[in-house]
Amino acid sequence: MAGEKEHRILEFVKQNAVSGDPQSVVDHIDKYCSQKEWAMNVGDEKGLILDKVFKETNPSLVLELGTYCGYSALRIAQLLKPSARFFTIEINPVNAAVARKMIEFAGLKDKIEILEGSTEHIIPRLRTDYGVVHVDFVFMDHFKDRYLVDTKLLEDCGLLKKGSVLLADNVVYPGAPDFLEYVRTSGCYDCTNYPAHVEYTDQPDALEKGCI
Ligand SMILES: C[S@@+](CC[C@H](N)C(=O)[O-])C[C@H]1O[C@@H](n2cnc3c(N)ncnc32)[C@H](O)[C@@H]1O
Ligand SMILES: [Mg+2]
Repeated sequence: MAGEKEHRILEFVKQNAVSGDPQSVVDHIDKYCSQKEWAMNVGDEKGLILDKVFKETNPSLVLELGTYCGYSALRIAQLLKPSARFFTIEINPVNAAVARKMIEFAGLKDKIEILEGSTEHIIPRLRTDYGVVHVDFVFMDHFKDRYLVDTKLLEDCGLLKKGSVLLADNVVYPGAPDFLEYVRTSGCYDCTNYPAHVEYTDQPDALEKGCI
């Protein structure tokens, strides 16, 4: 059944983590996924890179593409400044429902707005339907063949401005070569690569930061 593993992760968190303590929820997701069943959270090692780049950017408007169970959203929400807004887009309704419960259990429901649907449909509505003028920080972690199209969509919708940061996961594995080539050669982005490993494994991977 779709979502079985995701429900098992949620159940493990509810049984073992401290309700209202987001760090405890994050730690227990890592514990379950490193010891019991692998899952596609950004994970503890790359999560520290996400935290570092996020803190350096200190964004006011944050967008995540690909919520899954809410793991990276919980990392991000803990670092948000009080006035910041944070939207995360998830296409799979089962994953979105698990993320909602995970975030509610962690006590961060008021800091994270989950938008259910595809990035293709939601990004063009961010300004009209959600009052977003510019996005300061985008964590890109959805389907890898969408990284480049959604980067261009964000540009075409006028949502990026000078200083906006794109941070893309999995640029080595599974890889997003068209996205990497674009951000590194278009002349619009200053790029930094952060080598690491695929979550909960020894397989090489990396995050790429592109600052416009
Ligand atoms: C790798 S997981 C996200 C992991 C999450 N960022 C974390 O670290 O906890 C990718 C998620 O993106 C979602 N997704 C894939 N393509 C999408 C799209 N075009 N629009 C919205 N969500 C998408 C998938 O359903 C999946 O839940
Ligand atoms: Mg990823």
